[in-house]
Amino acid sequence: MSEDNQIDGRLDFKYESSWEELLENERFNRELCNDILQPYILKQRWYGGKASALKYLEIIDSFPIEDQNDRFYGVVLEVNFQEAFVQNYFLPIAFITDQSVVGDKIIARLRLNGQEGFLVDALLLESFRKQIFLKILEGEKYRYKEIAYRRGRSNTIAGYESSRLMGVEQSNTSIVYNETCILKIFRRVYVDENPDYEISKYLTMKGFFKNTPKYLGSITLKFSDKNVITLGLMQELVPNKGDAWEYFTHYLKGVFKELSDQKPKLETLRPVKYLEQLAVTDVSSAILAWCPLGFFEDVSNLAMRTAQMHIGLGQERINTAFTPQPFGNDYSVWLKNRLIYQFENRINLVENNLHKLDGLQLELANEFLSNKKVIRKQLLDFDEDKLKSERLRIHGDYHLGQVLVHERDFYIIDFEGEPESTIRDRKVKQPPIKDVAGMFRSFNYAIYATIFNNHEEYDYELNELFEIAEVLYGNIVGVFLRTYIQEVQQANLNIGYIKEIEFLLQYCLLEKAVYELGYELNARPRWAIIPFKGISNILNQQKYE
Ligand SMILES: Nc1ncnc2c1ncn2[C@@H]1O[C@H](COP(=O)(O)OP(=O)(O)O)[C@@H](O)[C@H]1O
Ligand SMILES: O=P(O)(O)O[C@H]1O[C@H](CO)[C@@H](O[C@H]2O[C@H](CO)[C@@H](O)[C@H](O)[C@H]2O)[C@H](O)[C@H]1O
Repeated sequence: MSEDNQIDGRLDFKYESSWEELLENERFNRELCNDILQPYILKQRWYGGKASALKYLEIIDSFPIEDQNDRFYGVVLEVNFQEAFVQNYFLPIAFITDQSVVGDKIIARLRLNGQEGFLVDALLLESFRKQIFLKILEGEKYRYKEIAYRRGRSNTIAGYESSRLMGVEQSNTSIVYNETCILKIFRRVYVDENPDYEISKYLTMKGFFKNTPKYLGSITLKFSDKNVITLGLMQELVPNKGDAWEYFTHYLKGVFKELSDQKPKLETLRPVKYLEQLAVTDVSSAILAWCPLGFFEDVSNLAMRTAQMHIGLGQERINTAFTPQPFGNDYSVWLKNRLIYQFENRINLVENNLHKLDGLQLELANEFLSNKKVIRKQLLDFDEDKLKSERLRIHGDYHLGQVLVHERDFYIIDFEGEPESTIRDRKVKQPPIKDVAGMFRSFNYAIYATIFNNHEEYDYELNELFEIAEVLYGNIVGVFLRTYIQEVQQANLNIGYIKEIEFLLQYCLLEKAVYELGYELNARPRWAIIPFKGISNILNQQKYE
């Protein structure tokens, strides 16, 4: 980048082109990648490559998004990393002359044929948001275009009233329209249909699952003859009081406070047999004394919604993207390769971070390393010959943060799958029990996060709190399992007999906790103690089964 491009410390670029012909200007394309967008994307919340070293950036597609008033461009970027992998991102861009609309959120200053202005993210502009919204409403007209706007059959919206960026903590960027619906613009994009779009549309149109926001429309880019990229997903807005993580952790804080005030003797809290199924009414009065029945009713209700989601996903007989499938050798090979690779990566991460750990975290990390043979063996012991149930499309990254709470009911969102997996891996049919294990791990997280964050306030030693945690967790698991199993079996969804369910659960719990270890050590190391403790408990429980 030359010194000439720097004005007032800001990026300033001059081109002898108008905005309408700017994308044909070779120098602009080159500088857009090398000088303008490289520093810009590194600072964006949606940029997922922060832990890796960016090598170079390319534009792999760009196209006008226009109506009679305005022309914007959609740009698909390919980020190439030193570590030899790539990621794609979508960025709609606009040229404006009045900076007051966006404040300091500019990408660069541009001078086009002498006209001064600013390059900005088009999502900041109401004119852009309105244009794409109206195009979705007019869906049919754009069905076969390079950018296809589709209107879902359940979409009854009459017209545009308002729009705003949702402004929540998220990996993509969502727009709220008319305060009644949401358009999620995917930032990290994949050359394939996004599973969030596929599953949301399927559950609304064919799965008849009511506890997820209705699919209302989408935006898709035709990338090549055979490939598309999902750019946007429109869904109804679910009024909510926050997600189930906030709901249950808030609840648990009160539960532990009550427990500590009552200070019952630990001997009165009978542990539940590992994976024993419980009716809400089976929860002992010794526990209900400090954890209200309503808590377990909510757990049971969430189990029912989870079962209904799986019933909706598992009833397909024609569309092969959704038809359930038996387990087979190909699946086992795929699974073991993926999990062993992931596990070796976790060992490496833990070994490299050992010097940063202390106290209980270090103790548990060493225990994890000393258990590596046991864990490896368990991951490799997956034997498809023993499995008679079916695998199906599942949520894939199911945890309390993916569930919205509204009027004591639960609405499941975000079917994009595990962020670490490739887009094709995320579409592989898996045992629905994997989602159940994801939710169990999440309850385990909620309990241990409550303990680690507040233990000084509770009148118990840490070890005693861990004992209580396991009793509470055992009851949650028991109540969830019973409702879930009853519900799916009534609908004839084949999840196998009890031994098979237990085998898959143990397998998936370990798989998920190992996955979480990597997520935490990379994203928020302080939290790694929770999966470390989780893995330790999973292995210990199995010993005493
Ligand atoms: N349909 C919806 N109705 C209401 N709020 C929603 C809806 N979808 C998402 N949200 C809110 O947006 C947040 C992020 O949504 P999510 O789908 O997880 O986005 P991302 O994939 O970008 O992380 C959610 O935690 C929730 O607060
Ligand atoms: O960003 P996503 O929602 O797709 O999921 C990732 O981030 C999650 C954390 O926000 C992470 O979830 C882990 O922490 C949760 C508590 O914050 C807990 O409820 C989950 O059980 C635990 O897995 C998730 O694993 C990761 O994919």
